[in-house]
Amino acid sequence: MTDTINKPIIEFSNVTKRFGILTVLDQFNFSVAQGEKVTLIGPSGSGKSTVLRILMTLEPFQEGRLTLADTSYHEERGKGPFQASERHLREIRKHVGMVFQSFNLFPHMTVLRNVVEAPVRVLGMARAEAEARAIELLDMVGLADKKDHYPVQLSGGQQQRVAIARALAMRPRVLLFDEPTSALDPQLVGEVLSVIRGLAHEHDLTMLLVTHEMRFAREVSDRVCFFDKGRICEQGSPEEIFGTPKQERTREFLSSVLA
Ligand SMILES: Nc1ncnc2c1ncn2[C@@H]1O[C@H](COP(=O)(O)OP(=O)(O)OP(=O)(O)O)[C@@H](O)[C@H]1O
Repeated sequence: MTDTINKPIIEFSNVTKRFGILTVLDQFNFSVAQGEKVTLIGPSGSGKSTVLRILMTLEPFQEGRLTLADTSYHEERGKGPFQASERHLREIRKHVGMVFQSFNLFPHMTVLRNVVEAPVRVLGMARAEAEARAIELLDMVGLADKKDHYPVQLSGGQQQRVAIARALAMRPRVLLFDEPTSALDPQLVGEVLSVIRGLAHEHDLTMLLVTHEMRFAREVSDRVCFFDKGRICEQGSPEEIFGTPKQERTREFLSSVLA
């Protein structure tokens, strides 16, 4: 975890996001410092995943500005919702990795190829170099011996660990996790948590996690943000949020999930 707070690498300024008549984010402001590990917790439907999807440019937004790794993206007034251009998308995908709830591994590729393909195709890395790096990463997540297996031969927890290695293979500055354990049986959560806990010690890596698993919020974050109805109601260190939450809504939420 970080001791020093650096300059922001992610910054939402007055971002508004609507799905038809539903406003999910209304003039949303939020920033994450380089190297910071931040967890978003909060009720279902409050807009947490939408924040991540906007960051990955998987969702356009209608108003405001998003700054990511020194590049600003904003809606052009009068031209409709902001849609990332191909060039923006490539730039963002270079800096930002995402780990999804559903692993999303390529079923027809071995574990090793799943990790190797993006650096070779997107970054133009030599295959031998990408393979050496992939083996190091698979070793880090405890799966080097499964490199020639196919995803279907792995447990959900193992598949998610491969997905983390795959995201890291792109050497991202920012790693986003969207409920990385919610598709897993409870006994498999621990192995994924332990890999993410290890990553939390990587000083330069910025991590933003959306999770319903409070152990993640407690164990890997510098800052926990309680999100409700499209805004951050309360934020602080894990000790503050879990030990002495100030807002009634935060207390209600925590007592419902920790019950
Ligand atoms: N593609 C979409 N079209 C229409 N509405 C959507 C779409 N995606 C999300 N929403 C709505 O936006 C709101 C916020 O959804 P979001 O998935 O961001 O919430 P969340 O806090 O991540 O919830 P959960 O914890 O259940 O994943 C919800 O009301 C959801 O129904």
